[in-house]
Amino acid sequence: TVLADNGCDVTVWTRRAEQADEINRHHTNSTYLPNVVLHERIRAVTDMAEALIGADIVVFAATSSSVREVARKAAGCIPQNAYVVHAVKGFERDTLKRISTILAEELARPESSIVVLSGPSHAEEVVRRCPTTVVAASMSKEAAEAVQDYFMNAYFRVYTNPDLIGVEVAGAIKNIIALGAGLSDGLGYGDNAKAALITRGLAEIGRLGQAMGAQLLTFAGLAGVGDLVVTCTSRHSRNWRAGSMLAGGMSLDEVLASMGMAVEGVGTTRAAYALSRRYGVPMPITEQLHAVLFEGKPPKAAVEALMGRVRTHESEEVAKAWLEAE
Ligand SMILES: NC(=O)C1=CN([C@@H]2O[C@H](COP(=O)(O)OP(=O)(O)OC[C@H]3O[C@@H](n4cnc5c(N)ncnc54)[C@H](O)[C@@H]3O)[C@@H](O)[C@H]2O)C=CC1
Ligand SMILES: O=C(CO)COP(=O)(O)O
Repeated sequence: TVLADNGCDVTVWTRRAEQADEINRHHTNSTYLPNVVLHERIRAVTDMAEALIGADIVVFAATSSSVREVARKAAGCIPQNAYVVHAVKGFERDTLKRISTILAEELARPESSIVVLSGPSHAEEVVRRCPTTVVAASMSKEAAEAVQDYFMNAYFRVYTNPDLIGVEVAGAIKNIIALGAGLSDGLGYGDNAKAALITRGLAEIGRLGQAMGAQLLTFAGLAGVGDLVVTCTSRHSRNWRAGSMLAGGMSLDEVLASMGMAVEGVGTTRAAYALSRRYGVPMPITEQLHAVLFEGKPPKAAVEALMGRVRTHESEEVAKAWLEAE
């Protein structure tokens, strides 16, 4: 919608012929965006080569579990000079790779040329042209600014950031915290608990991100705080909704079946749990979510475990002088 509003002819690739048909005939995508009429410049195809002919910019918006497969299909069809962008929030389950790394591998392009578009941006609101701000992050200033120019308009404001790793890590891990926020709300724990999850969630996202090579300040930006706030508080958030259903006593399988859409936080909890071990970074909220989702721990017991952790400083960085004096 944003690109079409900006004058681009947009071709959407989908696996399903009936979905392409609906988009082309009726300009709707009713399963995913009910009651929305899409721009006439948006058309859909099921043939990847057709989708990519003459493309100036290619946006991957598949799920983290399918993006490698989709990129493999697209490899060889993307024009040499096209910008490659992605809006995927997660890691690859088995390899724990970031999405840019997957795209670089499959498309045989340097990771430094890839751009991630991330931030608080629920599709339901963007498509209604509600004011939205995001960040375009890339190691390449030229690519980040080109993508900024493609997407910027009166309702969609894009900032650039060279910290690709930070923006990808932030976008992925906020979904774990959103699941936790949904659980907390579902248990009736109120606003103090949710603010605590958002803030301490940010602390553990920052710790892991720094260990992976990100800059701490990125997490204070749109991809960090911005997306945490929206995903932990919005009625559109699927991760929040999944968490609240779990608190209501549904099993994980029942929740996922009833959502019918990606709940990235579930797979990302597994990945982040493994990454926290790989990098030796404490991630207590992720650890408790892992126990609730995959080890059968009751959500209330997870909250008790978080509240009962040994006393500690708010930030080792800020408490450096005390720590050095010890
Ligand atoms: N929905 C939103 O507001 C936002 C979503 N994102 C991210 O975008 C990514 C995609 O999420 P959504 O579109 O919301 O999920 P979704 O569940 O609404 O849609 C995913 C689509 O991918 C298709 N798909 C699944 N496996 C596939 C495969 N192997 N090959 C081809 N197509 C396949 C599904 O059929 C479905 O149409 C996620 O990483 C999500 O975190 C990022 C920003 C906002
Ligand atoms: O990332 C998102 C908004 O920025 C979408 O979050 P959900 O997947 O929780 O709906």
